[in-house]
Amino acid sequence: MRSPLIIGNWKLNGNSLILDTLVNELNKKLFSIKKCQIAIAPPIVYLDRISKSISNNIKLCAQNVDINLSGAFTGDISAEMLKDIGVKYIIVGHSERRLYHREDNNYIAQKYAVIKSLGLTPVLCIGETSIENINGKTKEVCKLQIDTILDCQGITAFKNAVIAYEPVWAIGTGKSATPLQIQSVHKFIRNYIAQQDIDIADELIIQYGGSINITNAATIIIQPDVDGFLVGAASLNPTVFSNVIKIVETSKNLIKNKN
Ligand SMILES: O=C(CO)COP(=O)(O)O
Repeated sequence: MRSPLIIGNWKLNGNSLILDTLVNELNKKLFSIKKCQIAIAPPIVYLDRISKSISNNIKLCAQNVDINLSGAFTGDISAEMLKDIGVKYIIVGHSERRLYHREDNNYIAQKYAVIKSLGLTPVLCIGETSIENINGKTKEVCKLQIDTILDCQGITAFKNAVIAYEPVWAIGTGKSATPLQIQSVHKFIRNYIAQQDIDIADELIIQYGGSINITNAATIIIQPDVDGFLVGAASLNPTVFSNVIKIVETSKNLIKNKN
């Protein structure tokens, strides 16, 4: 049985004072959550500081990593360093890195391989742009983004991994995809992985990301192939983020009790 995973991606926001306050609030508001996995992805410079103050039930996620483990790579940070300070998850392939840093599928696959080689959990972001969506290419784009990993690393690369479906047009726009659109893409992803390994597909956590908030979380999380959220802006508000998590916990529990 997959337990839901909610990650707050804080992107390039905050400072020590703001983020310390946010962490204190989350520690208080989330201490009773038992049935969801929770993680936060602060800017990398604050990860170590936050690792010392965050509650045990909230895990650490990095927003980025380099393909190299050590050496003359000025400005880069390795997966080994992230592991050393207690990071569990690493986001890879986010559309903002694809766009602003020209990261392509091959480069993303190299990052993914490094993360896996250290036993950390990659959170592979996939999803179509608005034009691709209009042209009905959503599933084709998602398949290609998955295929680059499958081709280099095989199906076992998706064991203990997370895929986050984040339509680019839904990020930061206030326009999330509809619950049915999301379920259709998530089911496609799971079926595609299942063609190669049913057990891996069954265990695979597939998150949705893109303008998640307290008004749309419930109708999306009840979809059978939605296993949690990658939350951006709403995760910077401790009340909103903890309420999204509570909605996930309550809704998934209701479904389990009904079945
Ligand atoms: O990019 C996202 C998470 O990685 C989603 O961002 P928003 O929730 O702000 O749309």
